[in-house]
Amino acid sequence: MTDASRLAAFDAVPVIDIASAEDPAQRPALARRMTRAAEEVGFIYITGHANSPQQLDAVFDQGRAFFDLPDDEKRRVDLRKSPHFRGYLGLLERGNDPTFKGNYLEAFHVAQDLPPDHPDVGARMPLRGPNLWPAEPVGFRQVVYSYFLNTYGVGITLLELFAEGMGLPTDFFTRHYARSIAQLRLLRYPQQDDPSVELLARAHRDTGVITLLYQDDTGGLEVENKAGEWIAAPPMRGAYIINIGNTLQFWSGGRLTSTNHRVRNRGSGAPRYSLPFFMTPDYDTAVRAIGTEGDADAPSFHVGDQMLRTYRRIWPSVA
Ligand SMILES: O=C(O)CCC(=O)C(=O)O
Ligand SMILES: [Fe+2]
Repeated sequence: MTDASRLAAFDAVPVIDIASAEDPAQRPALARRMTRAAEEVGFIYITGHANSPQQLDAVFDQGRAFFDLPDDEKRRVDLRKSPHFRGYLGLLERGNDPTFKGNYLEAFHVAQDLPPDHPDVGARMPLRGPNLWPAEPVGFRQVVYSYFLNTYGVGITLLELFAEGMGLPTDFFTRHYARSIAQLRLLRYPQQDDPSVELLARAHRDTGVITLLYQDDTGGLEVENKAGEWIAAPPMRGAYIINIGNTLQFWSGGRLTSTNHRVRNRGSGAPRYSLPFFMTPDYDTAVRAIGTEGDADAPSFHVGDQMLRTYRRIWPSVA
């Protein structure tokens, strides 16, 4: 972790309407606001994007219908059948790290869906390949994949705005998204009525560049400010809540902040559904802190190697 010195003692997550990204006269001010929020809070509610609340709700409906299927149906698209970590992950299932305890949730993973004759598949590029789609529920593939593509589009806009807001070329980050390994996870946390279970997701910072989250109306997401206080980030219908991950904090030279967050168990009497989308760049991206590009001795890391290592550590995979 680099020093997250711009983090502020905020008392709420800011809300920013990005519709003015389309207006050249208003775009610079929007980019500066976005960047400032990413520095001081690291979390932002995003409104004014192209997805309607109905489209977003439809993804939850499909997710609910899928997770409600009998286990043997879900196992037809088991993560262990995909060399690219696509498909269904059951409760507490985990990878090759014996110290990792697993997470008490079910997940379904989607990434860019490449046909078998795509050159990246032929070249056996890691993490590039086809999704696993269940035959049921009807409409799942279409609804979930449109959500994947739309959210990816919003992610591109956000990365352009952050670049512009930092005085960098618009495509400073997005030039590394020609064959992105971005990933959508549909999550279901089972209903937890035991009040001694305080957290559904333990405190963590995200590994990646940016995460675009859509959460159902259960609530419980909390974000840690500079003073160590946990600030609620309640659901806002139709709005994404996005956050900066460790990779972008490093890439931005520590300027943008990867903020600690967790999900509290609110004992809502229902399972919790959420849709984190991880806006990961190309497998072969070598990330260096801004301003150190010409310095061969400056620290850098390989995005794909890091992701593959992490995935193998936490998720089961083919053999
Ligand atoms: O489920 C949520 O709302 C948060 C999930 C999260 O923080 C993550 O997947 O990184
Ligand atoms: Fe997270």
